[in-house]
Amino acid sequence: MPINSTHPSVNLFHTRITRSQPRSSGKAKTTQLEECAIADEESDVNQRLQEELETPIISARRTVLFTSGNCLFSGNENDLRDAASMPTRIRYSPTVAPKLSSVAEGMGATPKTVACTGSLREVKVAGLIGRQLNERLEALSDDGTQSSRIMVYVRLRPISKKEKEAGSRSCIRIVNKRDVYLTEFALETDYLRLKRLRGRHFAFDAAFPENTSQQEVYDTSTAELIEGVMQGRNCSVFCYGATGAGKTHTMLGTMQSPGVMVLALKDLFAKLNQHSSGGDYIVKLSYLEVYNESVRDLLSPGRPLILREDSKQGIVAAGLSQYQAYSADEVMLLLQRGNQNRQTEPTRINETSSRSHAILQVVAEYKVQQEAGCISRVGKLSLIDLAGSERALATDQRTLRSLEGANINRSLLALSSCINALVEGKKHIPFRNSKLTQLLKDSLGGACQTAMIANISPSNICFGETQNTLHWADRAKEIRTKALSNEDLQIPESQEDQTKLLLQMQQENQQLRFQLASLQQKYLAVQSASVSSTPVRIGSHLNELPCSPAPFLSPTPSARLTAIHASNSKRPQSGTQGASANGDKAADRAIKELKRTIQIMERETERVQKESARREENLNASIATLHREHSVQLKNKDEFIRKLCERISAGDQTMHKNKSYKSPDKHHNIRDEVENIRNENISSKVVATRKVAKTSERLKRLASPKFPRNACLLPSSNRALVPATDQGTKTGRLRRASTLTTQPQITPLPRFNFPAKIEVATMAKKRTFWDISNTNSPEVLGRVRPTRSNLSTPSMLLQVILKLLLVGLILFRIGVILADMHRYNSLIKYYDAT
Ligand SMILES: Nc1ncnc2c1ncn2[C@@H]1O[C@H](COP(=O)(O)OP(=O)(O)OP(=O)(O)O)[C@@H](O)[C@H]1O
Repeated sequence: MPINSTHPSVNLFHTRITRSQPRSSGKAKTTQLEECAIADEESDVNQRLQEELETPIISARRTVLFTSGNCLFSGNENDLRDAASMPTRIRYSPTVAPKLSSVAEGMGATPKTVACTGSLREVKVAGLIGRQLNERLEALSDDGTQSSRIMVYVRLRPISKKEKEAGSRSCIRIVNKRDVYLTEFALETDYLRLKRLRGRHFAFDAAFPENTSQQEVYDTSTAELIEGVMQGRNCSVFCYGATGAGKTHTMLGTMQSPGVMVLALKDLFAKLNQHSSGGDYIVKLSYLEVYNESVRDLLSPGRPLILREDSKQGIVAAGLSQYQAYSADEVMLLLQRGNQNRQTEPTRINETSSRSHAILQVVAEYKVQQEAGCISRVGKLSLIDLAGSERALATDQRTLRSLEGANINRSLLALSSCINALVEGKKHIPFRNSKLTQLLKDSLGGACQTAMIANISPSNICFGETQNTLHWADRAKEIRTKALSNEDLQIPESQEDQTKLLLQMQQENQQLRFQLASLQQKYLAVQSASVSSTPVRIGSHLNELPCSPAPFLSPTPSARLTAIHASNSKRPQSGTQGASANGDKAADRAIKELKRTIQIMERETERVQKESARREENLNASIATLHREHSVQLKNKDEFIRKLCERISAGDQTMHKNKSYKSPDKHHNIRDEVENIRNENISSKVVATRKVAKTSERLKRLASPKFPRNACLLPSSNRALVPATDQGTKTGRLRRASTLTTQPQITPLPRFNFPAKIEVATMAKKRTFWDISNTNSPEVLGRVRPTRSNLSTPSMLLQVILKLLLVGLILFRIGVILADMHRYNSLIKYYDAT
């Protein structure tokens, strides 16, 4: 069928092309599409197509254009019917080429051109292929394994009596059992609101209008999953939505119209009876709830349960009771019993609101007779009725209710975060954020086939909640899971199949070896990084490790398998089966061994990383301590220098012993050192003062016969000769004159001018070498008025001796200061060095 330009999907595509093409092109848009498809070989057309695809395109009505995925175009069932006659162009990666071709051919759409380009992300299909093809294309993940996305359904409940009475209107319209239109209403007088009314369209796998029966809901959403359980898969169905939206009604229903849980178990029992060999099956049931972040057993209530992660079963609630059931009626009774224990409370929106998330787990173990023999399978079905999300204002303000509401919202928020992370393909999915997400880990991110039923209310009062539910349901559509079968590995009978299996296992081994090699590389890199810090320990670990180079270089499992295979082929035909079986077992063992080795290596790598992190922390701490100590030392040093400068500038008379400076011990406290030096300075000051006193005494004794006892000379520049009183000390007293005179003159000291005691103390303090030397200066002496006391002038020789002594003293003082300076310099150097 040629592309119909009136078809909504084509119109949508037209719109897109019209925007990107110049208006003057004038061609019909359908023709352009066909041209693109037909002229696919030409690189420029490919380029154009690609450009068209890179931009996000809206989805509307029954047509979805994928841009982030693998498909150029996706149509509805009508398009699918017409797909066989459509020209098809497919570009895909070499790894998926055969699968893709068979999918397309199986649908009757023969790809005309096939071009291999890069990875699966670049797979693009031009032309009307149909939704199913696209879905199957999407189901092929990058590594070529089968993955399935979560199937998302929406169920609308009828408007309640209460809502009708409140005058609420329906804001939901469901079209074609797929499309959901959400419209916001506003009062005619609310002009501002009227201007920005929100309305949105969503498309789901199926949408159930208010009059849909329970059976129809079950058939569309869950029946397929029961088939999955019969194939030995893990499957789950969960209901999501705001409070009072109809989740419990959908999951549990009433006696008259039972819900999904009951219908699914009826169906499961029917299928088990039909397919299991000789009715050999066991169905175990457990029913739990998550209330206020604690897990409780609903079938035998007691203490809260603890969640544990099991390598085989995933997350399990330790101590959860399991009941064996043999018929659907028994299940009904168990469910009733469990629901009586479930937490329900009336809220403003719902009279019988469930205040907890309830999870019914059904494990079916059975045997099926197949051509190859009897196969045992284990399928698991989880049926989850979530508590409703609600706004804080919508709940009662009582404490317990608000706490429940907060916990429900918190766990649902954690669920939303997980959905977001899964959709965005993040490596870390925050399943551990709540008990609910821990329990749903398998259903959302594991090897599980999952269906989600989003329940919504039609009432415009609940517009916000409905919009939220639809938004999250829309997001959940993008989550992909990998449904794997739990069945045991069966050994095929024909030799051809055995060889195939052997080859497949060899391939797996090869992959494992690559993984192992890369892990070992990583480990060695970590080792070499930390070897500098702890060479001894790491070296010893290297020898301890099971993944050390020696075992790694030993014959690989794959080689062993090849050897097994070779020996098998050499044996007579009759023994091939047994030998092949042995080979498979050996291969199994080898794989297990390798996996174990990888686990040990991973653990070791983790340990080394942790250790290096710890060391780094310690190093940082010691650096910080050193830094602190260093700053204290600097502070002390600065203080010391400051004091030193003060002392030098003050020009104190200090005499020091000329002893050599002893470098302080390295571990000596710096403060003590400074204190010592200060004390030493003080003591040397005292000693120097005494020495000065003695010297001056000696000088005076030398000069005493000719030197007047009651007069003294002040320096010519600023001192006047003042006579000292006889009272007081035996030595002559010197006093600074308060007034300066140009001509030095001898002024008789006014007797009893000051009290003698004060005079003595003051004079002792103010007496200096300078005073003494000037007293004896010939220049001064020459100019003084001759008195009785100074009539006898000292001889020239004495004067020279005195001068020399004076000069010697000055030099000695300079030398002491220089020695001090030298000593302080060496001290500073020492501080710098430490
Ligand atoms: N499809 C339906 N047909 C008829 N009645 C329905 C339907 N869905 C829900 N109801 C009714 O709406 C009311 C609320 O439904 P239900 O208790 O299932 O909501 P809920 O989503 O489980 O709420 P909560 O989260 O508070 O437990 C019930 O009285 C129920 O009978």
